[in-house]
Amino acid sequence: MPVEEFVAGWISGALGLVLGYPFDTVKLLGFFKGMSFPIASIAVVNSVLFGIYSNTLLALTATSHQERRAQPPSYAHIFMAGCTGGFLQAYFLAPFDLIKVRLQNQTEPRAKPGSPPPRYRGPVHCAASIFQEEGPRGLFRGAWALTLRDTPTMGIYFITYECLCHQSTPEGQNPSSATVLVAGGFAGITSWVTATPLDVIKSRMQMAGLNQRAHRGVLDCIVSSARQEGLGVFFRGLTINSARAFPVNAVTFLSYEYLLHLWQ
Ligand SMILES: CN(C)C(=N)NCCC[C@H](N)C(=O)O
Repeated sequence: MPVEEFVAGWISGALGLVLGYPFDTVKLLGFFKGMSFPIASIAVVNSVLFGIYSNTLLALTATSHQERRAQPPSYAHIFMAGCTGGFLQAYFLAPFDLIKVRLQNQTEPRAKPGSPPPRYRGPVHCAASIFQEEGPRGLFRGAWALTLRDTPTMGIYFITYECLCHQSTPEGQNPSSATVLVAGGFAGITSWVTATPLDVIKSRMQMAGLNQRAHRGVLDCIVSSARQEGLGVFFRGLTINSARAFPVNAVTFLSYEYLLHLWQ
């Protein structure tokens, strides 16, 4: 199994993350006080995504990353490889994402004067507390909703990227850096636009262990959220997700392509 894609995915994920830092700081306040935890987590997840995507394409089409410009894979294969990468990365992402959501949701009470101290002191304390209070399976709370969110949207992510690159690049040539930046940026936006409704549901399921508002499952959470708050609830965070997605994914794809080009 070629490993360059995993390494390039790790580095490009870390670079994208650094660029997305101001947006994540707005969204998460305390979470990104230190960069080591997000780099160790999100970059690993990106490495799984890109590594599995590329190796699945290799298995489906018998072409390596370099050969794919001359022999482009079909969109069905790209979609299947993207979905496979999304499905597997969701399980790596689940515990890190849970910690992020729990920390994010405790920032509001902290802002009010006289409010009790935050429940979690940081990512490690948060992970240990969830493990103690909710058991090892508690760390995977919301993983199913995360899988539903990421499996199809990662297919959309890679299809958008490859389609835009293909359309703006002469046959058999490598896309220019400008094309990679724009295609990567739009891939990020389309994936986040389609992911946002399930992102909302996923976050609610992840909070369920804490606020005693148990949901019977993903469907129950979708129905009760829509009933209580209307359909608009599924688009919460859409603007900030999209604004963050363009620069983060433009840089992620540019650095990923650059590194693979360098190592080939
Ligand atoms: C849930 N969705 C839509 C995605 N994860 N999309 C792929 C983008 C990944 C990138 N690290 C980012 O955070 O934007």
